[in-house]
Amino acid sequence: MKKVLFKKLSHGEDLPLPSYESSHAAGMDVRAALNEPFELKPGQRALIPTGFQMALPEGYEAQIRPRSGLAYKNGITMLNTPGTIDADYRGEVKVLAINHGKETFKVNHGDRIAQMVIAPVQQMFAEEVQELPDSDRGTGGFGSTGIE
Ligand SMILES: O=c1ccn([C@H]2C[C@H](O)[C@@H](COP(=O)(O)OP(=O)(O)OP(=O)(O)O)O2)c(=O)[nH]1
Ligand SMILES: [Mg+2]
Repeated sequence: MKKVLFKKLSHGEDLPLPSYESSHAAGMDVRAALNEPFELKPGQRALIPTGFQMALPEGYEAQIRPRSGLAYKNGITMLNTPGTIDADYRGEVKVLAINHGKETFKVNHGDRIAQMVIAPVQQMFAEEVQELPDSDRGTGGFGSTGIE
């Protein structure tokens, strides 16, 4: 198994590290690290601190994704989903949450506000050409194959 390094910050010192909540979970749940609770009003967005910095192995990214329960019950999602954590990022990981629900949503210290999926990425060289190779699909897109 690959290893990802976490460094806790003072406001997240008492929180557990992000963790998989079931044996084959795809995402590690990530908690809000707050000095005091705050409220996210309908339509409002906020950058929620997690209280940790991390170092991914080269060739990996971490995606900050919504939790479906919070999305379904409270309309809470990530505005930039999936948020991208680069392998060379050493700042505090933050969650860009938005409240699409009708009620104000309270976030408390330690709440599992998002999940983080670590995935391989491949950087590529960009080469400019005059003609692209043919394909079956060609230029058809945006519903060109129908819905049935
Ligand atoms: O949900 C997110 C998204 C990003 N980041 C951090 C880690 C990431 O490596 C960095 C930059 O993210 P991104 O490339 O998406 O933002 P940008 O607007 O392109 O900023 P930059 O110019 O710093 O790359 O911000 C987070 O903490 N949470
Ligand atoms: Mg960027």
